Amino acid sequence: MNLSSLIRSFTVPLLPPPHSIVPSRIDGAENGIAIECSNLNYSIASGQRKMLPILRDCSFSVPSGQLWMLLGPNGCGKSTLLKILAGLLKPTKGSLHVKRPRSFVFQNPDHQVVMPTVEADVAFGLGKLNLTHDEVRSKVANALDAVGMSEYLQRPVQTLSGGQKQRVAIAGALAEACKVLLLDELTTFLDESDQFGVIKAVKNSLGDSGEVTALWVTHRLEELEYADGAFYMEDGKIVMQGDGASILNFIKTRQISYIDRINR
Ligand SMILES: Nc1ncnc2c1ncn2[C@@H]1O[C@H](COP(=O)(O)OP(=O)(O)OP(=O)(O)O)[C@@H](O)[C@H]1O
Repeated sequence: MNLSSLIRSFTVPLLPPPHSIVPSRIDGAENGIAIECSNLNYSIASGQRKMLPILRDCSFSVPSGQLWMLLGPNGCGKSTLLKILAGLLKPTKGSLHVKRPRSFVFQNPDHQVVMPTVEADVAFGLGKLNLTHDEVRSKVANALDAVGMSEYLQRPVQTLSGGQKQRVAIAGALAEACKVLLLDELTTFLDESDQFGVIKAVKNSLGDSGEVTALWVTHRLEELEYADGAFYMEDGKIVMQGDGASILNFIKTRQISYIDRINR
């Protein structure tokens, strides 16, 4: 199950409809670009009528069909940026375009994989689509196949590992024809085998169609080799973007202490 389904099913919308979040469209955003932001700012009130800037003039784009990663020290604003892209927070200033539907997957899968079985969880968001039983089964089967979980169809979700639950959450998004996956530190608490299971599932979900795009927040530098591109943030700003190797090199030369901290 993905966050959008949960919000739609159990709560009233937390924010105005997506089209009202962004007053202006970015020209050309549909031309092979899945995510595009221009001078995005986000500040919070910090008492005494002061505003505390969290994001400062973030501008970037992610091409359709690619896996991009977002890295940076604790507290630099990665999750905040992802939540804005998901429509969970409203930017203070700037404009953005994100292809729809989009799904946000949490670090802790227990927050969104909540139905009794894998099949029920992946099918949850399809309930609103007026599909036949066979259509639902087919969409669930295809989504589970994409994340390598076909044989887990009838499994109770509480018997899954953390990484398997992440893959079920991603399958829920894919079943709903999600175009953009926003993935927030999925692998932080996973062991190596679950970590690479989830990365492989995301890469496989992107496939060759160019239809699905993923933005992946991570602290684990070894994951950069799977990225088509990456951004590095500091203090609310995007200070570098490039391919995985150049970002890795940049981090190494920029912040030896950062490497020490996240690899300890
Ligand atoms: N509602 C809030 N009130 C006060 N400060 C906030 C709020 N939300 C975020 N912040 C602050 O904004 C900054 C960015 O937070 P964010 O969670 O986006 O960072 P992050 O890069 O994802 O960090 P981490 O890697 O530790 O998850 C942090 O300093 C955080 O304390």
